[in-house]
Amino acid sequence: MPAPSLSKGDVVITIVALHWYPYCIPLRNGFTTAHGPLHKRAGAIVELITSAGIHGLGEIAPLPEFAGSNLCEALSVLPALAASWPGLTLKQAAEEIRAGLESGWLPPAAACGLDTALLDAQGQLAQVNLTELMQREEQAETVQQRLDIPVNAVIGTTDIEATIVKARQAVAAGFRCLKLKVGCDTHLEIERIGALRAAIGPAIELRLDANEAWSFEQAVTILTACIQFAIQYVEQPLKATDLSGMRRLRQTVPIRIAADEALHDLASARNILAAEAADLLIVKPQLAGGLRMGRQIIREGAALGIDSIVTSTIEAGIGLAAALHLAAASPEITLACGLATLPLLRDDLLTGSLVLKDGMLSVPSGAGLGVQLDRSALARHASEALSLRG
Ligand SMILES: O=C(O)CCC(=O)c1ccccc1C(=O)O
Ligand SMILES: [Mg+2]
Repeated sequence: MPAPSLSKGDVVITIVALHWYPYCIPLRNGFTTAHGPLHKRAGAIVELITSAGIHGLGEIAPLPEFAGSNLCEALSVLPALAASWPGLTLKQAAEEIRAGLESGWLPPAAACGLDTALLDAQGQLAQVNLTELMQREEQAETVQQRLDIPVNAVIGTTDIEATIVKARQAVAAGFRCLKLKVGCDTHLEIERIGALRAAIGPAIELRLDANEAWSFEQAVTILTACIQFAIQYVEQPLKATDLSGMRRLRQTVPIRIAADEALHDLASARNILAAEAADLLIVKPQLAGGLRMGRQIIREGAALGIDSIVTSTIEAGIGLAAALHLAAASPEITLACGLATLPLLRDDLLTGSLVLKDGMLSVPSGAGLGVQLDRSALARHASEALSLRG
């Protein structure tokens, strides 16, 4: 008999079954970054059934065009876990995730979905919100529950006119922070960033995301020209592998540099910190390996004076709610997060969406994730092609 970890009365709660449901959801209008256009998102909802009758949900949504493993790799580990996890306590399963990430056999996106499902089940069992549960796990002395999280609007790579139309819409909708995706035409980008700053005025925060598009020289030229436009920071200006270039860029231009594609697990986060390659870490739970691993990366960064920002991979609502709880459970995070992406998808797979108002995303207050899966929407977007269950 395994040692009791989370019990309801005298009964030890164990895992009874693990299911997963692959989906494919079109984007409303497409979304273009320096990595190219994105028209649809594929992922899977995972469901852990416990002996208490409670179902924990999570989402697996890697983004191979961007960084990390692909969905087939992430799903390929699930049949073995569905066979071996029944009978484990939630704590034992969490330890398996940690060990799987450490040894490398568990892809980060799979770890993210499973970790979320365990936390969701645990939160529902203890009748606490996932934010509070994560803080309790860390035995935080002061539980600082953040009820809503400031988020940035994101504008894809597009022409100057469309950029300004989108920016004005975002400001009118109440966003106080915009993130502009930039590409590789040096002079056009400088003009576009300047036109955007002129259109939105000085009070709105403006951050850039180059998604690895620039050479070192180009980054220096563009960023030097943009000092006058008060750029909050730039995400991943150079290739993900070029940590020494990122360090040199930090020393060359007075604009903060954030690591995004360079961060795809705990080891890569530690490499970035050791190389002094970034002023900020962009933490995507799907790439980091889940919420607990995300917390660890955020804490390790903060210990060295490096702030983090939680962002999405444009996952559906279950995964986005999980990322939102990670931000809410992280008192170290003070800047706007990149979590305003559900409207990009044609469906978020939730009944009742997350509340986004005046540039703030409300943290769901119910037990566990605090959001409800829309099972009929999931069925409508089911992707049999991705199912490995045969
Ligand atoms: O940060 C945001 O506002 C949205 C998330 C985002 O930009 C993004 C979404 C999918 C893949 C990569 C990225 C990115 O930050 O580069
Ligand atoms: Mg980015």
